[in-house]
Amino acid sequence: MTTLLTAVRTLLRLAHRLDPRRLYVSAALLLVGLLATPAVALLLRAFTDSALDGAAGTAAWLAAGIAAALVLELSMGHFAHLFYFELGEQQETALRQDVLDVSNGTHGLEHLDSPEFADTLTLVREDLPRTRASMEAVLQLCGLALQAVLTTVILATVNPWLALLPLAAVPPVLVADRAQAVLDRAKERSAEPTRLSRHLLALATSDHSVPEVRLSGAESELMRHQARAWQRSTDLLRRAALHAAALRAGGQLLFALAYGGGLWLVVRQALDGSVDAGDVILVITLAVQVSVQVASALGLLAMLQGAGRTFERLDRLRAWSAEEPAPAAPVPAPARLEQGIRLENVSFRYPGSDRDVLTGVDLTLPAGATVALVGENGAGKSTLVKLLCGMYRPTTGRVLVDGVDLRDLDPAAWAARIAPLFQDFARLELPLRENVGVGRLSALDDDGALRGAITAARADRVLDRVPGGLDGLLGKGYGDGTELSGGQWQLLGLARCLVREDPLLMLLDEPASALDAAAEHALFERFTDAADRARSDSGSLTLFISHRFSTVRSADLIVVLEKGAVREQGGHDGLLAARGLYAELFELQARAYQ
Ligand SMILES: Nc1ncnc2c1ncn2[C@@H]1O[C@H](COP(=O)(O)OP(=O)(O)OP(=O)(O)O)[C@@H](O)[C@H]1O
Repeated sequence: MTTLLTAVRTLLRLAHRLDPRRLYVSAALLLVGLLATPAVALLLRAFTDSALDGAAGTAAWLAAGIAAALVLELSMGHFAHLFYFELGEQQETALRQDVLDVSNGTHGLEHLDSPEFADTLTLVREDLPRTRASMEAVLQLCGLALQAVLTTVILATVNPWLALLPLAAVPPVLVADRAQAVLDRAKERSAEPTRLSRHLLALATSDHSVPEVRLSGAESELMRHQARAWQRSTDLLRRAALHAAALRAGGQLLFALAYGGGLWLVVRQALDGSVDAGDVILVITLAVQVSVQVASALGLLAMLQGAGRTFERLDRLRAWSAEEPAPAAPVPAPARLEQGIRLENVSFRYPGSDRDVLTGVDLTLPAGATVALVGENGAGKSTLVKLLCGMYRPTTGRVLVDGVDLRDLDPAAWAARIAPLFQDFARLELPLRENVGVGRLSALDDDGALRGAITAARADRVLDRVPGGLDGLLGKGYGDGTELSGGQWQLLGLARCLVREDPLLMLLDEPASALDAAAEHALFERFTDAADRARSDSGSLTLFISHRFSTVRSADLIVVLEKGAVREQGGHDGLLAARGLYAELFELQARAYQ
């Protein structure tokens, strides 16, 4: 019942906030239409009595009244539908925005690491379109409740026992509530296998993974795995649907017995002459109406309970993302980096994990320096970068930007001053302009700035290849766009990074992984130009991760991470002379090249 109330409260509040005029007009139209229904029954009784009394004129007027009431019932419902249909669409759009906000609206990523968050998000996304008709359901239910009161009063005038007939609708309603709870539990349990099955299907069909899957011959195994996950999910849902159907049928049987009893009562009264034919017609008409009303109320209640569950899940998602609070009095990002970034005793553990990925990291990254992060796979390099971006907060310790704790900096302002190129860079299947422009939204229509960034990234040849230039579509997924190679996509990622204005932190997380040796050399040259400019403009700090020591050696400061801790740091020559891990890794790679 609380779920139902949540649905009604949320929908009415939302409708009132979005478009109060539409809400009231549709409610008024619906009300007039719904009141016409019992009026038909009353007019029918009067019509029958007049016809049997031989009052032809009165009967004709009453017949016209019945026709008018029927027209009113149908047309008012139709007009009301036009209003609340649009209201439902507005509500769905607002709720979609909420879903976007809870999944991407915060700067942090911690909530996205939770499988429970992912399951809940999947359920909300799937069920959201169904909430579109829920506003209509709220109004219809209110109308039905009003009709039920009127019907009860009218039935009681014929026989007080008949007033119990609408009450017989209570057991089916209660049972339907229980049936819905059974369905909801099954849905929650099936969310994880459903997600797994979709992921496996995507692996077997998406152009990124298909070549590897085909060549390894894993396709059939993958599909078997996918079928098992899907079967698990559908078994859960099918069993719950059967259980719910049995419960609902039981509830409706109770109502059918009460319905039969009511009719038997009035027919007996007619036989002993205590009521007339008009009363029998009235009761039969109302009883039919009550049964139709109960059936539609059950459908509407199920819909509203579904919507209520979706709203409750949305609230849970909101609570998750609110666990990453924005600072109460955010400090603006500095105009210029004066000292640099300092990590003080930073340890970090991913949410839901039982081991630290970074432990006791103490590090000073001076303003204006070029810093290289090196270490074996899994040493914690990318994690450290995510911490610097403010996407995760240290489990213990602090990250200070010019002495200000990153927790206190305005997250959006800090993000705007980071120019990042990640190893899993985005392939945005959008026009080239937007591909680069999302790096600085204010430059979306600034052809000069976009072309400048493309040239700085040495991606001119990509621009020349794309029919339509800046406005040409990239990728084949959503139209006949130009498909790019991995390296070309990455160059556009670099252009996206270089179009940023006044960065304080330039990040390259294995930027050269998709590039050939010449392109890597060119990329670093271009990047260094941009980094030099940013350094003199705003004291920008450049941090890059690379496994290629030919690139690493030029950095002012090299930080060697091992198992989440800083093992060594210093310049190339000093580290070589120290004969530690860096020297070992450097010489190993140099020998491999020789
Ligand atoms: N979202 C996550 N949840 C839990 N553990 C994670 C997550 N992301 C990374 N890890 C773990 O954190 C550790 C460090 O990962 P990270 O990506 O920082 O390493 P890396 O040094 O950048 O590795 P590589 O050179 O392979 O990119 C790894 O053991 C990894 O399994």
